[in-house]
This record gives sequence, C-alpha cells and structure tokens, in this order.
Amino acid sequence: MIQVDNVTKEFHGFKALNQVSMHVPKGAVYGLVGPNGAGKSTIIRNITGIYQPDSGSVLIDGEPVWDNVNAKKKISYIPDDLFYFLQANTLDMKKFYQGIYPRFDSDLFSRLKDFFPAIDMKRNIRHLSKGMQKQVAFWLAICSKPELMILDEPIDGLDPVMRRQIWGIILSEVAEHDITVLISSHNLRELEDICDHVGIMHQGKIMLERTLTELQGSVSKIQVAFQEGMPALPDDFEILHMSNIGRVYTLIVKGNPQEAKARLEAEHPMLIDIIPLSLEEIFIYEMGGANYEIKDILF
Ligand SMILES: Nc1ncnc2c1ncn2[C@@H]1O[C@H](COP(=O)(O)OP(=O)(O)OP(=O)(O)O)[C@@H](O)[C@H]1O
Repeated sequence: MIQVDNVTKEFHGFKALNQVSMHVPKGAVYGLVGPNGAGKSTIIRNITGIYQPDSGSVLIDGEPVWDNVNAKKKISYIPDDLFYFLQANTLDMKKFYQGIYPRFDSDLFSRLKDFFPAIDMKRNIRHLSKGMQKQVAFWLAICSKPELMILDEPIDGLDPVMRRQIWGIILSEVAEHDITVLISSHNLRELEDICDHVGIMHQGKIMLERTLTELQGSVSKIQVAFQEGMPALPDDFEILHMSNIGRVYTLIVKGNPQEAKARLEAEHPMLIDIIPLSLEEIFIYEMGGANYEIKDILF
C-alpha cells in the first residue's frame, strides 16, 4: 500500500531523511518507532504528500502521492499537531470532510456519536480540551472511510478508556474493510498490542523493518545457570547484553531463540529458560547495537 524508495529530504543542508526505503503492505498495521528526531514525522509528511522528497519516490497503491489528489483521497491523516478552522465546530468539520472524502459515511458518524459522549458537536472545536480535539480527529478520520490511515503520535492526550475504544474501532475497520494503518508512536507497549509490522528509524534511515513475529524471533532473552560459572561461548554467538545475579545469567542474544537455547544446552546448564522480549526491550537492544546512547537504561 505504501512503497517508499530511497527518499532523501534536507532542511537547510541537514539530511532529515537519508535514502529512506520502507514498505507497508495492504492490510498491515505498521508501527513506526524511533528516538526523538529520527525522522518519523518527516517521512510521514512525505508519505501524505505534504512534502515533496528531494530525491526518491513515494507510491500509494502504486501511484505517486505528490500533487496527486486521487492518491490523497485514499488517506486520512491525524498529525501530531491537529488543525481545525478557527470558528469550526464538529458539524462544520464533518461537512468539510464530506466535501473532500467521497466515501465519507454519515450513518457511521451518527452511529459513533455514542462513542464520543463528551463531544458537544456544536461547540467550537478549539474550545474543547486537547484530548477531546483528538477524539474529534479520530471520529472524522474513521468516518472518512480511508484505505490508508496515518497516525502521528495519535494517542497523546487520550484517556485509557478512550484509547482502547478507538483502537477497537480502528482494528475492526482493518479486519472488516482491509484498511492499512501506519502509526508513529513512542508507546511501544500499546503498539505491541495492535501492530503486525514494525519499522525502526534512526538518524534519518529505516534501520530495521520486520513483521512483529519476525522481530520477536530474531532476538531473545535467555536465563541460564551453570555449575561452574559461564563457559566460554563461540565467537559467533552474538550477545547484545549479559548480566548476572550469582550463577544465574541473563543473556540477550541475537538470532533464533530456539537455536540459541540449543547451543547453550550443549554446555549442560543447570537451568535454562527463554523469556519473551517485549517490543520495548527489542527496541532498546537494537538501538544499543546502533550505538544509540542507552547505556544507562540497560539492565
Ligand atoms: N521543517 C523543518 N526545518 C528544519 N529541520 C526540520 C524540519 N522538520 C524536521 N526537521 C529536523 O529533522 C529531524 C527529524 O525530525 P522529525 O520531526 O521528523 O523527527 P521525529 O522522529 O518525528 O521526532 P519526535 O519523535 O521527536 O517527534 C530533526 O532533527 C528535526 O530538527
């Protein structure tokens, strides 16, 4: 659904994006993660056709998005900083969206009213709280019936109940209408529950792009204890991090968890256990490998 090839974008000689390539398959829920300043919002602005890449290409469903209304009609986008017209209330914005999105679903808009009971549709949106303004953004974005939903830091300011409710609606749209979702977020805990693909950005590049299952199968946490302390391990056994309490060692190892376990078992440990890594831990260790300054948060 999204094909980004070798996109570079400079601001005053600074390369915010440096040959970025990424691929978001149709029907995927793709989590874009990365440290502050990695280039997430900038690549999203290239994907939504707000910025024109200096070089490289961005295709939406096979079509270039830049200056292409047809491609843009397929996208609904919730930016980091929301925009509403000065005097507009929710009903005014709904009318505006209906004019832009040919598939806007007014019945769905009415049905979803119960999900957003705090929103007074006749009140100036700019007078609503930050979280309520976000709710309106989701309400309009969902009813636009996009083929592609792009969310930049979408859940900031939303309370936990509202977050669950909104993810529920979006995931049912994914399941029923095969929409594609690209989400940039620092909330890895939440992304882990909803994403099936992950891209990690660092210094203007996509340093890793995998399905969540592949990612979780590419690095493992193994607890192991040996009678005589840790034996020498082969050079190609790629340990990202090792710590110990007494004889129990915790290893973060690159590669297939079962293969790593089998290799350690050959050394006859007293105990050995694979512990699943969370997306947050994988992110931290992968970024550590990329020399991101994370030394103080390793444990
Ligand atoms: N309009 C601009 N003019 C100049 N520099 C910019 C502009 N937009 C982004 N940058 C720079 O490009 C880099 C990437 O910024 P971007 O906002 O894409 O990062 P991000 O990954 O979204 O960060 P965060 O997680 O903090 O939101 C940063 O160094 C930023 O200062």
